[in-house]
Amino acid sequence: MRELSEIRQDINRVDSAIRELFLLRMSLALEVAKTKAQSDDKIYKPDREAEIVEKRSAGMEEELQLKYVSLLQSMIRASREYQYSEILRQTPEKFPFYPAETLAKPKTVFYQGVPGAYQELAARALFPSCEPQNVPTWEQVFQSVRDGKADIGVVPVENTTAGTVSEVYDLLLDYDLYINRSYIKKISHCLAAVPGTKLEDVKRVCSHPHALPQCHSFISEHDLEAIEVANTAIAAQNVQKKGDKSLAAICSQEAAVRYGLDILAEGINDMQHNETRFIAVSKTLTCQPEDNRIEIAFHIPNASGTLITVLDTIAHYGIDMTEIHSRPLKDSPWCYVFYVDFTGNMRDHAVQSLLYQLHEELPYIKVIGSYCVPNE
Ligand SMILES: O=C(O)C(=O)C[C@]1(C(=O)O)C=C[C@@H](O)C=C1
Repeated sequence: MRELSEIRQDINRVDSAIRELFLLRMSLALEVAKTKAQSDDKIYKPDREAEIVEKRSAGMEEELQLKYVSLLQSMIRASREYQYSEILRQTPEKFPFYPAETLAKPKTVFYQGVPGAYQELAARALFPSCEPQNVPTWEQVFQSVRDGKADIGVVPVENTTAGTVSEVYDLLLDYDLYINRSYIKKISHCLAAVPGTKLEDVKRVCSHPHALPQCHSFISEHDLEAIEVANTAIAAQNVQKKGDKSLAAICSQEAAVRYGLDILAEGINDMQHNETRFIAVSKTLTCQPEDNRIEIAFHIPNASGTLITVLDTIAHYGIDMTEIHSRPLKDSPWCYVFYVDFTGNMRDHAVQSLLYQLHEELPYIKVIGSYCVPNE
C-alpha cells in the first residue's frame, strides 16, 4: 500500500491539471460571451447544457457518474456567471433594472393607525421634517402612495419576536411599490389602563395581532383575555373611550401618555431584545450611494433544486443573503413567491451581474427595494 503523503502528491498534481483545464474552459466561456454579445444571443442554453451533461458522462459507472454530472454542472454554472459579468462589462445598458439616484424630498408621509402608533414614531424618525398623516389600514397606505396622495408610506415588515408581517409583503407586490428606506426600532410595550386601575382589575387586553404574541408570557401569567385591534395606539384610544377598568391596552409609552392612561407595567414583552423593522415605500426604485441592502421577489420554475440554485448563485457572486421568506401565490396553489434580502449596492458590478443573471433565468423577478442598514 502507498504512503498517504505519496497519494496526496498525486492528488495535488491532478488538482493542478484540473485548475489549468478549468482556466482554459473559462477562457472559452469568455470567447462565447463576446460572440453572443455581438449577436444579442441568450447566455443560458438549457438544451446545450443537457447535451454536454449527457454526452460527457455517458458510459460512466453510476455512482461516479452522479458526482461527475454535479462537477460538470457546477463548471457550466461558473461559465454562465462569468459570461453575464463579461456581457455587462461590455454592454452596461443590458442591466434590466434602472434605479433613480435619489428619492425626491417627500412632502406627504402616511402611516396606518392613530397618533401614538409605533408606525408614527418610525415615520417621524425617518422623515423628521414631515408631519405624518394617518389612515385606518395598511391597504389605504399603499393605495394612497399608488394614487399619489402620499409620497411615502411607512409600514412595519418584521419583528424579532413575532416574525414577518406577511400582509405588507403581499401589498408591496399588489401595489407595485418599492422599499426606499429601512428603520429598526426597539419596541418596549407597556400595559396601560384608565387612571386609577390596579393590575388585578384588568381581565382583558387589546392590541395589534403582532404585539399580543410579543407579550405572550405576560398575558398568560396574568390570565388575561387577548383581543385583537388594528393598531397599538388604537388599543390605547379604545381603552380611553370605554373607560372600563377591566380592559387594558398593550401599547407604547407615548400612546399611553397621549390617551391619558396610567402605565401599570412596563417592558412586558417576553424578549427584552424586541425590535421591529419599518420600511418607507414609494412608487420609485431608488439607489443611494450609502445603500447596502437589496431586496428581490421572485418565482422559481417548477423543478427540483431550483431554490438552492438561486441561493447558491447569490453566494457565487460573493454576496451574502441576509433574509429569506416565502408567500403563497394566490392564483397558483402550492406555488410561492420568494423574498430575499442580500448585501450590496445596485451600482456594484457583482450585484448587477447577479440581478442580470436572475432576470434572464427565472420566470419572474422584481427588485423591490434598495435601502441602508446602518452600522455595517
Ligand atoms: O455553449 C454555449 O452557448 C455556452 O454559453 C457555453 C455553456 C458552457 O459553459 O458549456 C454555458 C452556458 C450555456 O447555458 C451552455 C453552455
